[in-house]
Amino acid sequence: MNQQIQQLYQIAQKPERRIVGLMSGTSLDGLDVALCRIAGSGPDTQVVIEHFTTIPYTDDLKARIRAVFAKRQIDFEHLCLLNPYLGRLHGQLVRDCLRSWGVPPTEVDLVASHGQTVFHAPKTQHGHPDYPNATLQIGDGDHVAAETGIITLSDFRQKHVAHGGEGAPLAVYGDYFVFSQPGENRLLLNMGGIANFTYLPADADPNVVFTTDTGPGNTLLDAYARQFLNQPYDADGQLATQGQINQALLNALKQNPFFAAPFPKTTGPEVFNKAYVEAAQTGSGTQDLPPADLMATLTRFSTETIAEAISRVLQPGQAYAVYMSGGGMHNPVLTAHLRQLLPQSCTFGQTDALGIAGDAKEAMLFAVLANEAVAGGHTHFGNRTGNLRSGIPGVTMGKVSFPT
Ligand SMILES: Nc1ncnc2c1ncn2[C@@H]1O[C@H](COP(=O)(O)OP(=O)(O)OP(=O)(O)O)[C@@H](O)[C@H]1O
Ligand SMILES: CC(=O)N[C@H]1[C@@H]2OC[C@@H](O2)[C@@H](O)[C@@H]1O[C@H](C)C(=O)O
Repeated sequence: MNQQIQQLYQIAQKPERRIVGLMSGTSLDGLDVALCRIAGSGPDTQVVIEHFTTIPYTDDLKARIRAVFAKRQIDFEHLCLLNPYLGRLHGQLVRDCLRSWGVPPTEVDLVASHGQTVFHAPKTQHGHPDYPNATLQIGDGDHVAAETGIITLSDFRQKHVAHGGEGAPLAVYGDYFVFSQPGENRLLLNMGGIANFTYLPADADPNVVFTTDTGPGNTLLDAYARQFLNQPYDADGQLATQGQINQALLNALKQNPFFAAPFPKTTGPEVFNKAYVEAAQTGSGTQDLPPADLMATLTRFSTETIAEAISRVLQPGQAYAVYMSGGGMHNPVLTAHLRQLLPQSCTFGQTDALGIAGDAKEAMLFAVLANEAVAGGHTHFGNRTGNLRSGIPGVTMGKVSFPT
């Protein structure tokens, strides 16, 4: 037997595994690195985050990714070069992190690497009847494995697509195993570039739990912060606070069939980008809005669409605990709108209160998915969870890359 298969077999049998989860999201702010200790699998999964950091991307790296990011026309050679480049870079960054944490790579069982989404195209969005749902992540896992010397799982989304899903959101799997709490209706709200939430009902019914994207989180705010402030984001919503919400523009922004579509659904910056905002401005005659008003309106747009999506699952007479994660939870204007828009039956906190730092939650998710792929197999709980084709006993997400 190949020794590396033997090694993987042994890792699968361990009572607990040390897994580095990597996430590079739609905000392109940096690489999230979470060293997780994971015991058990499926509903018995127990996670402790031993170390977490976000390694900021340099302006040069952001520009290299933006050259192909969410664009319909790109330089294909550049995409080809970026695939191994990012894989190698992510591997080097993992090595640097482990060194700074004093953890030898030999003491880490697996790396779980999301890679960088460069294009997301669910059928509802691309509209080509003869093509399936599609999504593309780069930063090839073989390069991560070769750089780190650690068995790496990557490219988690393709199996979901292969079984009829949109390849996202995958958060449902991790959230259900890690955060379900019988007796409490929980809403796990992640506000990254794109916002999504997982509904975890108090009876933990696997047929009811699901995750869905709601639309933009920070992606539009960041795009205009770069333009108006020459900053990566509108820190603490300072510009938004100075502006007035423009109702005509807000109404125009909300005119997209995505918002009325049934759950679960996914989207990305391929749809919600500056061209989308400009079209809404033209349609509503608000092209000359001052920057602060535009930022205030876009912030409200994100929060209204999040709150309206969440409201669809709220039942009268029930209490709900909303646990926030992702960079948007640090924006006080976003969180103030949410508190105002959602009913009093909702209480608000961060996943930090559940033992998982909100900034680390998505990186942890991929560590949990890798754990499940190697040692579990419980990633099936009802057909609602991701529009997977019915009758599938479970899907194992992630491809294995051996270091040599
Ligand atoms: N203090 C702050 N004030 C305002 N916004 C903030 C603050 N801190 C973080 N953010 C926002 O959070 C973003 C980063 O969020 P995060 O890392 O969760 O996104 P991501 O993982 O890249 O996105 P996605 O989940 O869509 O893939 C920043 O780009 C910024 O918009
Ligand atoms: C295609 C893709 O990369 N989607 C991301 C993105 O970022 C947030 C939202 O859009 C979510 O659908 C997804 O990531 C999380 C981790 C998920 O799959 O649950």
